[in-house]
Amino acid sequence: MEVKVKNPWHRPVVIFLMAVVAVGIVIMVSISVVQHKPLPQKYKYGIVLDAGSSHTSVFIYKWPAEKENNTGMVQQHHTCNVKGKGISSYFDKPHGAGASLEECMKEAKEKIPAHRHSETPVYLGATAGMRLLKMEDEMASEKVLTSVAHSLKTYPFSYQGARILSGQEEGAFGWITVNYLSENLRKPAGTLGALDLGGASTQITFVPQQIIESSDNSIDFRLYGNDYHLYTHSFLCYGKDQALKLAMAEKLRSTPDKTDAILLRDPCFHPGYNTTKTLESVNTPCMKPLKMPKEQFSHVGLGNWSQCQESIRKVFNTSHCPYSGCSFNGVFQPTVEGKFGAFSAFFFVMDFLNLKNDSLDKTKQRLAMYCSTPWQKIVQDHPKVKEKYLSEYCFSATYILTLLEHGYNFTSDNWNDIKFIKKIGDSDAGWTLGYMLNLTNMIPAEDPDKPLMPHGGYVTFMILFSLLILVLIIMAYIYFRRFTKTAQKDII
Ligand SMILES: O=P(O)(O)OP(=O)(O)OP(=O)(O)OC[C@H]1O[C@@H](n2cnc3c(O)ncnc32)[C@H](O)[C@@H]1O
Ligand SMILES: [Ca+2]
Repeated sequence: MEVKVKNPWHRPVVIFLMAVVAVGIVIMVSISVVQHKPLPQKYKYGIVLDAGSSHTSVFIYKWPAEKENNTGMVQQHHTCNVKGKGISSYFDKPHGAGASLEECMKEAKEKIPAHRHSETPVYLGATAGMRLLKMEDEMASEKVLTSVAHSLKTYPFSYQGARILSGQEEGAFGWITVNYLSENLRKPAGTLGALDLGGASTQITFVPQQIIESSDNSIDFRLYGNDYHLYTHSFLCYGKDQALKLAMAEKLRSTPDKTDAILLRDPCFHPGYNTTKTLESVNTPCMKPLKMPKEQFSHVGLGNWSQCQESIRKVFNTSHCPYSGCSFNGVFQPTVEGKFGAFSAFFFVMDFLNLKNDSLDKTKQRLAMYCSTPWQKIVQDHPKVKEKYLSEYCFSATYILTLLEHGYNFTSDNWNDIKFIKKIGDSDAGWTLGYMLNLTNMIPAEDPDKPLMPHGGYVTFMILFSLLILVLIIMAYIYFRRFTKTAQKDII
């Protein structure tokens, strides 16, 4: 007798099994779609106060709670400019320094979700204004720091300290910020040098191609598995406000001694500019005290760019250099190398004068024209700009050109390697972000290995896949048992 064994694959149960597989796939796909749909992000926050010589700014940063070790993840969430001058200006009334922060810190409370307050670190870093105050009157600088520390502790955040940064730290953290934001740190491509011009100091930081001959100017980092050997220098007293004082004092010292009226004829100010100023406004711990028979003098503009540059060159001492190469004042500097981001006052000034994109020669020509423009016309053309800023743009831009060309030794060939920048993406260029990244250990020394898929997706995938296989095995087992029984019956 011929035994006819039925083909199991033609039975309805096969259709059922296929349906189960199809449903399994649909579930897997739907879950993975849901998994990857952008969920409302959970952010963590950090606050850094930049207590500069001219003013204080509060920066609030945020980053996705689970991705803090990736470059480019930390963004600026909010900034607030503290009203009034920098904290060092409160040397004679230290309580005022802490009180001045109140408005911006209240704003920070509103901008950060309440449930994150207690874990949000707050750091205050003071720069050149406080360095100068410390040189002049250490007690006063301590009182100011105590006052701001006391004030910051009254907020619901996690207070992490208020201190004066060294010039090296200021330069290095500025470099970390610009390279973190440009996502240069996890790529083999080159890095961006950092040029920062403040009110009281200026910093230059870059990766040189020469050996660094003085240990004071060398900083080493290991970030994301790469070693960086940086050159950095901070020139105290060479920020644009202090440099203006140095340059004015230099001219005042060489004005003929007259007992009746002191007249400072200044090529760095516009023709027609004529204001009475006090000696006190020029004196600074950056130089020997100026002594004059009178406390007041007339500051009169001449509007002559080349004379202005000549006068500014006098504040850079290039007569001695104990190394193979120097910038000025006997400070070692390797040849500038690669592209640079120039921020803070480098940007404010060059942006206002629309001088960010010209060649060096063209920049000089246009600036010479600007400096010779009568003061009255300048005021007429810019009725809304603060008169103090307005009167100083000619000096400031001439100072910037002189510092870059005759101080740091940029030439017309590499002038366009300098990019005048304010922000990278949504975040300001400056030392604050680098400072926070460093103190929160958010830039690991070694490159974290990237997993193939995100953890959540991986777990979902594994569970579903295992379930599907289990269901299939069970179905197959049941089906084959039934089939064997039916086949046996048919034989009987
Ligand atoms: O780094 P330090 O030296 O401590 O100083 P700072 O942090 O206070 O210095 P900023 O970069 O904030 O500002 C640098 C200078 O630029 C000035 N400044 C700010 N905004 C400006 C603008 O729009 N136009 C011209 N100058 C400006 C400011 O008064 C300072 O003299
Ligand atoms: Ca600054």
